[in-house]
Amino acid sequence: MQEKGTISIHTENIFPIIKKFLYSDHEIFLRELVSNAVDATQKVKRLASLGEYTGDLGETRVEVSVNKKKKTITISDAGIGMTAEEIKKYINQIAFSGATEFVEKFKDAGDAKEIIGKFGLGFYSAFMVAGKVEIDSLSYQEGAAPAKWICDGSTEFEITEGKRKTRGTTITLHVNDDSEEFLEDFRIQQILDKYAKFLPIEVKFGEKDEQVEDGTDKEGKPKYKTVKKDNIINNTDPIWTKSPADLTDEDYLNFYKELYPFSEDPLFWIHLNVDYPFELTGILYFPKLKNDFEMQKNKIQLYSRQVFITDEVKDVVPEFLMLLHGIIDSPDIPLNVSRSYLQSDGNVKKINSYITKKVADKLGELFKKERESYESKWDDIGLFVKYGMISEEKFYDKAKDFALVKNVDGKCFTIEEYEKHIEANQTDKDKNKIWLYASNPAKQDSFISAAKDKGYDVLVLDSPIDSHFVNHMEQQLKTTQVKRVDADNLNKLIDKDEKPELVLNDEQKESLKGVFEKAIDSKTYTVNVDGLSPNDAPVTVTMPEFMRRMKEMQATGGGGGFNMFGAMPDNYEVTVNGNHPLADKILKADAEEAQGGLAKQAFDLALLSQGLLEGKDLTDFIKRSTEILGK
Ligand SMILES: Nc1ncnc2c1ncn2[C@@H]1O[C@H](COP(=O)(O)OP(=O)(O)OP(=O)(O)O)[C@@H](O)[C@H]1O
Repeated sequence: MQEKGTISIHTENIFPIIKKFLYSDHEIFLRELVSNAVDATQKVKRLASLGEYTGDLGETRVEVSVNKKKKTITISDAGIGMTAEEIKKYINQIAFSGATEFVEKFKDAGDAKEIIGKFGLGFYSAFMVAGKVEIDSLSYQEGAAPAKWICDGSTEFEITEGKRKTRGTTITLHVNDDSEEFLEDFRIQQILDKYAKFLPIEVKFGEKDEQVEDGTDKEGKPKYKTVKKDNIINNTDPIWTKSPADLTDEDYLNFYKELYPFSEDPLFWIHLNVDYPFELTGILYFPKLKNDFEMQKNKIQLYSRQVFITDEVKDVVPEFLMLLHGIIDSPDIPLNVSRSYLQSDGNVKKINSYITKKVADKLGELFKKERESYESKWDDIGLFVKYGMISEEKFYDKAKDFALVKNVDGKCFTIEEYEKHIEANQTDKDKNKIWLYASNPAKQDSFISAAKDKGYDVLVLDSPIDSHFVNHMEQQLKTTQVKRVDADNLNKLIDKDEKPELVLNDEQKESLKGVFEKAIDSKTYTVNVDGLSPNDAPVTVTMPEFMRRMKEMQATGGGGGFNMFGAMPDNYEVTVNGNHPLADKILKADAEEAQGGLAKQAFDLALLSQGLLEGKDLTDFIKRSTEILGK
């Protein structure tokens, strides 16, 4: 049997075009050919298990090999094989017509990665690296004749009776001069490691050295020798394909190590497993995060039936869970289409909300069943939860019951618990519940202890997401306001309308104000004289909550377009406590110089407690204070 023919495609010269499109993604040819080999092997195994193939299955490995001298790469399988007719049908018609369609549709497309495969370009991608491709195949069907197909990449092909004696298919690529990088073992190993690591059929690529024990030496210590072993690329049975009931914690931890060899153990994980209305399996791990989350993105790998596709899972995984690690395997995600299409794809939307729901359920369950351990992990998971609450309404609805806030003494509360906890003492005259928080307890210590003296509770909200989070909580809770403990005087932060009367008359008040304005001498600070408790600080310097929060939100992205706040100079309010004995002392001081000195010293102390005193001002302050001690 010998037949020559013309492949029925309409576009002449399709190779240069395909090459141009696919240039950056040439390595994909190996993924495609190895996946085809794996598919063919799985098919014959299935036929055998159904009793439709009764021959001996034998060794079913897929083997990849490189012959540098001959400049060939071969991919060999013991799958179902193809008869000459099938080659004509599947390769000439399907694979090639797919290629034609590809070229016609995507003449002007940009990113080949997004489209390859969609049109059965799988086999065809061989021509990205090879000038000539051969297929040697023997079908599993009884009495089938071996078939050999050769194509030099033009539209001409040649098919003859082949010589293959064993069931399966070997694809031989005669590698182009400009693709010789693929004749290097390390390059092939690298590509296989990337795409084939978890394929369900063993893939062998050459041999590797392994150290094995070889008796003992004179001192009785074990001796080792190097032996050659088959180099098997993949773990054919990754745990995400198994049932959670058959797995132990150790299995999950070991698999995590396999994926990310140098990472700390994860906090916990979720095993995903659905088959309707879409098929999806996978394991998502919650890593230890702290605040260095930028480095951690793109750690989720997307697979389609155990073939690695990409680690860009945007759209499939909700944005707030992009920091998770692990694997998602779904044949139902359209992998090869454009981004905008992916966003509007029904399955992708469903998968996205399924993942959100699973994560919320898992967190809710941990919170209910193991509250103590959940609390101990809060510093790591808080970021996900807060991010999720801000960005996904559905997640918020569930998470509001297990989101925690932690106070400066390390005690955790749910939102509801906290509202109850502070209700009695921290409700202002307008019936708003006021949460007080510190963003840096060490720096804001004087404010925290002043709040504690009044019996107030102070939370710690110190992650970059917290200003967005508190904004969101205020909107959701409506009658709750969240204020940083140093944002104003406590009497104003929680205004209960029980402020003491100012003991100064108007003239004294103006005079005191003038003394401070002169001593401070800066437009950054606005001075007010107010009547606080004589036990309160004589002077406080604060930045209004609203302005500070806007600045913070802008610094971490977002903030509702209030760009002007970034450009605005810092602005602080200076509150002079007219009821403090110092006010009286200043007013009674005989010389203007003495008045100014006292005011300046009190103001600097206020700056110091805010961590705002630095540079020359700090040096001058220390000098002045030392002089006072010497007096
Ligand atoms: N190693 C093989 N053994 C048996 N049949 C094969 C082999 N390789 C390819 N085929 C046949 O050729 C067809 C075309 O292959 P090709 O890779 O172009 O597309 P596909 O695998 O169907 O789809 P895609 O790769 O785009 O997902 C396959 O569907 C299969 O029937």
